[in-house]
Parts: sequence; C-alpha cells; structure tokens
Amino acid sequence: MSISGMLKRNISRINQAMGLPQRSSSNNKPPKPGQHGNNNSSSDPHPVNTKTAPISDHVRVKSTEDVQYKSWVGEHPSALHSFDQMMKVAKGKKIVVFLDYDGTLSPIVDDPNSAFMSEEMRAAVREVAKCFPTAIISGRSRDKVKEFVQLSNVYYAGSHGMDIMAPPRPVKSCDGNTPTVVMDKKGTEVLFQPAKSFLPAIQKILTELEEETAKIKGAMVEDNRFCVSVHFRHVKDEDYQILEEKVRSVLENYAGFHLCWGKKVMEIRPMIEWDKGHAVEYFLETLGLSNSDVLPVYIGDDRTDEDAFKVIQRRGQGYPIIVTSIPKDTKASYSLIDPSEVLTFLLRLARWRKSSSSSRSLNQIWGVVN
Ligand SMILES: O=P(O)(O)OC[C@H]1O[C@H](O[C@H]2O[C@H](CO)[C@@H](O)[C@H](O)[C@H]2O)[C@H](O)[C@@H](O)[C@@H]1O
Repeated sequence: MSISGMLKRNISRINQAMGLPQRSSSNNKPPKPGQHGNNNSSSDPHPVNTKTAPISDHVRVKSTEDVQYKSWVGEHPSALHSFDQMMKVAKGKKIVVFLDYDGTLSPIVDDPNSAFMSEEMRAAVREVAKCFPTAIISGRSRDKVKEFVQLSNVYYAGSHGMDIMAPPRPVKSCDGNTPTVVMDKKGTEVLFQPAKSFLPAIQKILTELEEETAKIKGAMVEDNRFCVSVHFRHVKDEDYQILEEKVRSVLENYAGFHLCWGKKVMEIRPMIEWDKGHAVEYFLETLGLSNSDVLPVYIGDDRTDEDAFKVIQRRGQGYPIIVTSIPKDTKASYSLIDPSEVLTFLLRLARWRKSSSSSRSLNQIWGVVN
C-alpha cells in the first residue's frame, strides 16, 4: 500500500475512534456502533473526569500515530512554523479573519455550557479585530457565542452561519484603514437569517427532542436557534442506539430537516443550501471584501468548518487552518494543534500587522520603496 493510502486508512481509523464520520465534508453519516459512546469507553480518546477540564481532543496520540502526524503535518504545515512565509504572500493584501468557537477559541470541555474562552484568548481576538475585519462563525446560537466571546469589535454568525449579523452594505475597508468597530444595532447592522421560515418547526422539534430524550441518562439537548444539538458525550455506549432512534423518530415527521454529526453531538439542521462556507462568502460580500486582493484566514476544528475551508480553496487565495492534534482528512492547507496555538497565531498576526503598519509609515516618512 502507498504511503498516502496508509495515511488515509489511519486517518479513517482515528476518525472512527473519535466517533466522527469518515469523510471530511460528509458529516451526515452516523458513527458506527461502538464509536459514539461515553467518555470512559476504551475506544474513546476523550476521557473526561471534571466538569470544565479541557477534553483531550487535542491530546496527541502516541507512538505510531506520532509518526503519522508528522507525515500529515508535512501536507498541512503548522501555521506557526509557516507564519513568515504566509505573511510574505499576505503583504499588500487585505486580510479578513474568520474564527470558529468551540475547539478553536475555547477548548473542548465536557459541559457545553462551560466552554469559556480564556481572558488571554479574548485579548488576542480583540487585538486581531483591531487590525483586520474579524468574524466568529459558530454552530452555537448567535446570542450564546456572543455571550461567551464578549467582544464588540467582531461580527457574529450563529447556527453554523444561518444567523448572521453583518453590515447592511459594503463598508469601506482597505489596508490600514479597516473599520474595526462593529456599528451598533440602530440600523447600522442587519440580520441575515436564511432559515427563518424553519423557526416554528425548529421550536417544535426542540420540545419533542427534550421530551423524547429526557429518560436517556447523559443526553442533553441544546437550542442553537436555527439548529438543535443533541449531545451524547455522557451517554453510555449501550444507550446511544436508542438515543439515535429517538432523534430519528422525531425527525421522521419533519421532512425539511437533516441530521449531521459533530464531536459527540448530533445536530438537526434545516435542509437549506447554506453553511459556514456561505457565511464566509456573505461576510466578504457585505464587508466589500470579495475582490481578488483579499486574503481570508479561517481557523476551525470541526466538520462544519470544512465547508468554509472549501470556499477558501475555491477562491484560490487565503489560509484555511485546521485545529487538530491528530491527522484528519481535511481541505485545510495549514494546521494548529490546539487553542493555545490558535492564541499564539492570533497574537503573531496582530503583531505582524502593527509592525508592518509602522514600517510602512516609516517607509513613507523616509521615502523608502518596498
Ligand atoms: O461551530 P462551533 O462553534 O465549533 O460549535 C460546534 C458545537 O460546539 C459545541 O459542542 C462541542 O463543544 C462542547 C464544549 O466544548 C462539547 O462539550 C461538545 O461535545 C462538542 O460537540 C456546542 O455545544 C454545539 O451546540 C455546537 O454545535
């Protein structure tokens, strides 16, 4: 078997062990039996003991997997190691930053309500947003992710991009003169909600799911406004099948919805052609940044971020960066191991902008041509 064949097989094996679907962009396939269970299962690389301790999604798998990781990283180089080279290409271009929340800005923890962001991370995102237009695109409800992030100079999209608060029209944005403060709600920002007509049905699904899953120990239903998450991180292996059947039986009565899988979570989403990739395009458009000298940077860790990676790949310009400590089948070009590396990357990005702006003004003062 070829090296790339071996690599693919091992990625598939690791994804299986994580309870993740097998191909990068098709997160609509259920995990195979035994791959979805609780955190103490032997096949589960994410053991959890405490309520808020980060889950070891980002703990490196040892020995042979280390070798595979090194080989994988050759194809998806570290965005920290490649930083200088990446910024050489970025020179003179308008950078726009897109960030996922869970697993990217905050570590994966066992209680979704405790996925807090550190103060350091908040400060880093704030700095980045002072330098570049910045949007956070999360699977959470927009309100929830805003509550976690608590920054007023970033744009927010919730429900995997189905709930966007963006400028009403293209705003002036050019290198060094980027408006970084998000305008207030008095007519200066608009909501874009392509799945709005699904809301009444989503409310019903939410109620039914809560009722149906109430007796399954460990199951938790989360209202993400335009989608619903059913967490099974704490559901016993033997109860998972019943839970999935219950979720499917609720969905049988709602033709316009489909089921996808994330990290120990089933997600019920409206069947519309809209995902995080569309949200990236929407932001670029409304920010007046859809032209060719724009360089989007997107950092995310999960299946739904692949849609955004694909959009950036298709544009032929920009940096899709995956956050992972294990090899994954991905459309991302670069990688970061965990949120702490995301923090370092963001700080370097802000510092790079500040130093390149100051050298630009010095060059202007001294008449030096780059
Ligand atoms: O797009 P994201 O911002 O990454 O949101 C995706 C899902 O994230 C949350 O669940 C995940 O993180 C939890 C906290 O670390 C973890 O407990 C859970 O197992 C993960 O699946 C969120 O709770 C979901 O609703 C989002 O869809």
